[in-house]
Amino acid sequence: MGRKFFVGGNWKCHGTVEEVKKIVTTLSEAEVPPEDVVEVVISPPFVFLPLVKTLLRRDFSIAAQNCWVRKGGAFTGEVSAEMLVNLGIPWVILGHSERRLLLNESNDFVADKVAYALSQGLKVIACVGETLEQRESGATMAVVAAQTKAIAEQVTHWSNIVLAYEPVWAIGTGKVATPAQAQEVHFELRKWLHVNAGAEVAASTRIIYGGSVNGANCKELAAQPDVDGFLVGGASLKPEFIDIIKSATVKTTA
Ligand SMILES: O=C[C@H](O)COP(=O)(O)O
Repeated sequence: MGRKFFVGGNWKCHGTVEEVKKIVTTLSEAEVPPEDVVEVVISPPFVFLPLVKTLLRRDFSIAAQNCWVRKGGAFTGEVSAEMLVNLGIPWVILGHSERRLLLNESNDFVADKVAYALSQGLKVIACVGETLEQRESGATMAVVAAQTKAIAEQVTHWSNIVLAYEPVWAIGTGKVATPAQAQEVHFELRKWLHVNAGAEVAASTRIIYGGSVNGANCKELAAQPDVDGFLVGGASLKPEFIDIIKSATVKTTA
């Protein structure tokens, strides 16, 4: 089964109503490859989800940046998967390194969230990735395999999961992984899926790269055989996000 190129725009904790309207207008006016070539998912902060849902072009989809680990209730400050479904938000980003590191989200907690979100009908962008220290000590694969294993232990169907490899040292630093570094980890992750989740899951699961992707480096990264798209932070708030979406055509012209 072919893996459709996937481009996520993670706005993180940025934006005002005025800025959101401006970005969405820029996106709406852009000429991008058709939906059968690239799947685009925009992820604004919770408070802007209804506004973006109303204004966003219909060929783009929307993700929340997090959700609660189980059914909603007395959990002050949290947003449940059921609420996202109720609002018509199809996707959620889970396990982003900013949450793993700043909010101490463990592998098991992230996996619990992934399983619960899937059970409620959400599609999940599940993030994995190593710190600089872990990379320098040669632990990259052990770290991303452990993060993926925690998810695999709870999940049998992978069709609603996109796996995002985001090396922490490349996030927001301008220090992008080289195409070879990204390809190496994506290849190993696919191999891990093959051994642990089966050939079909390995062949069909999209593994996307995140970490300082921009309009200038996206094409070379997109050309790597196991890079199926991007999760973009900073550049998703800028017009160059359109160029990143367009890099999907690297796959169709290869
Ligand atoms: O979710 C996106 C990643 O954290 C990448 O962020 P960045 O493109 O600003 O490095």
